[in-house]
Amino acid sequence: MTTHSPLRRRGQSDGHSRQQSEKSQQSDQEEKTSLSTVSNGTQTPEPPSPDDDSIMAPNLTLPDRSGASKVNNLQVQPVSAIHMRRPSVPMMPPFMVSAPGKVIVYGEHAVVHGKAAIAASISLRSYLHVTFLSKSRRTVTLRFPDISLDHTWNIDDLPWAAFSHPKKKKYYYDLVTSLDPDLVAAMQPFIACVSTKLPESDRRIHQSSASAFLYLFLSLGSQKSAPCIYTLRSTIPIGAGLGSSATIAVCLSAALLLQIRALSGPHPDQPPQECGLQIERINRWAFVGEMCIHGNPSGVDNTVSAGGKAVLFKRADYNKPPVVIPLRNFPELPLLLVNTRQSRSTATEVAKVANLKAAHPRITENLLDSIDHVTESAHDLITSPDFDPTHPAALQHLGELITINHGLLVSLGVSHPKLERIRELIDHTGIGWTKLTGAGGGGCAITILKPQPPVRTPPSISTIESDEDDCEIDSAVSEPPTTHNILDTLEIALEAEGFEKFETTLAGDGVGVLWPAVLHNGNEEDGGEEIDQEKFLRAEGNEGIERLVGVASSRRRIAKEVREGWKFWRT
Ligand SMILES: Nc1ncnc2c1ncn2[C@@H]1O[C@H](COP(=O)(O)OP(=O)(O)OP(=O)(O)O)[C@@H](O)[C@H]1O
Ligand SMILES: C[C@@](O)(CCO)CC(=O)[O-]
Repeated sequence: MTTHSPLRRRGQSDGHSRQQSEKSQQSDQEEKTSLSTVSNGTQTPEPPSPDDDSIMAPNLTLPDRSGASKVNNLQVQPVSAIHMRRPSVPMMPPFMVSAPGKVIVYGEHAVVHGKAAIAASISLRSYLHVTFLSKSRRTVTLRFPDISLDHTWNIDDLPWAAFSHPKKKKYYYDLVTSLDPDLVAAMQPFIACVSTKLPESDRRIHQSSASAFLYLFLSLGSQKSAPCIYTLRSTIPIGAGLGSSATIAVCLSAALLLQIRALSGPHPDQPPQECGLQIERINRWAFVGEMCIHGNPSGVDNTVSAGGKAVLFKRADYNKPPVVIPLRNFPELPLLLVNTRQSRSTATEVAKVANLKAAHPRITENLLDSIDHVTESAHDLITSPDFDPTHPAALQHLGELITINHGLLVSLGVSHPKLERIRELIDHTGIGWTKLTGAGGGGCAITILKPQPPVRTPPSISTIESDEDDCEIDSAVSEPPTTHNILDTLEIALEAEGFEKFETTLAGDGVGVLWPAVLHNGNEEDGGEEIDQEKFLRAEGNEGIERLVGVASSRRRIAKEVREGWKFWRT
């Protein structure tokens, strides 16, 4: 925990209690309790006290009649209002959490049916900013600008009675493996009123994100929950197979668990086992959020997003936690990631496979088993003692498995003409092995790149027509091409057809915490730069988000160096 909180400049002590009563003369004691949430505490703290809603945020949004002005549709408190505040009123700083997207290297869809999958986190991430409001507000707001969702609920109106009923109540440590239909029904009126004026397809996106939030908020919080604004921005394309929904679920779960003090750390000297416990706790509730967004998830996406790195994942019995084997020596595979920009819903693609299985049980089961064998073969190779990812034979083996896995996914009916086109463009260059990743039906393709430039001269990409027979080799290319210039040419061809290439590194950190939302970027006043909601919303595009709050250090010399301030549970 930093000792340079901007709050100190505003007359607050070092701790960041989320529940310092205006009246309380015992704030020191409270602060110590609260600190254990994110510092050295190893025990789960006491539940919040009834005074929990007495939280003041640094950037209050006040009603217009107070003289507040509007910036970007946000109400900004005038300086006079800050000065009018009683100096003894404690303020709670905003904080942030972040979670990475993922690629499934082998085993998507089969993993929903109890087979194994291998997946790794990527450097694209979602960022959730939590701003505390004055206790008098009694509202909770979701501000998800990526999907233009902005919705506010009155905390007191929410169906707390249903969620806290003794027969229904779930606690932060519970394993919840299915959504409770009664609770979903109780929540429904509060979801149905979200973005009612939008067309059906957009409304569905808004309502699924809102339901993930509300189910977690109602399960983990209480009517005393602090009024807050939850602002989320992501650098992950939505519905592209990179686990965007899981990152939302992980961020919400982590933020809400931190708020009820059900997590300890993260801090650098936290024992790995204890870190694992915190990740597990976040992951369990993230899975609940995932269920709200896409119905029947295997849990692989949220597991990788919460824990980071790379894993072998298998959930044979949905009533039990999954088997998760960390792949500590997961190779830094030379990977190309291409987005079709064809959005689709994971729920729909998962349902397609379920329908196929119902119509052709034996054939579908055989296809799923074959995918399982692919994953197993890759796992055996990667974990063998003499595995060398730079050895051409090893890459060849992993590459062939990629090709086989894609073929099986095509047979399951979850590819898309645009994915096939990407594969065709890449196959013609001979630079690697390509498959769809994630749910398919659009979304992204991954290519494992070959170590050496191909010996044959590649075609000029412009001559590759959709029909293979029309493909011509451009003999004008006389110099032997390097992988580098083939990739450049390929990128141009992909862009010309509306596809998008991503740079990413694999197997980085999982969920991260920035508490308070202060970063030491080197160019700020003493104590760090406070990231308030307006700044976060104003950051332009993915680059702006990365520059302002990105977990990757801007001066990083090694791929996974993280920015000072962000903390992670590392196992
Ligand atoms: N940046 C975001 N802001 C708000 N909601 C988001 C965001 N990203 C994803 N979501 C939610 O997640 C849903 C997309 O989830 P879906 O599972 O279909 O795709 P994905 O997670 O990107 O892909 P896959 O599951 O194949 O990896 C959206 O409809 C939306 O509800
Ligand atoms: C298609 C699928 O296997 C992967 C989505 O990223 C669904 C899941 O595992 O939940």
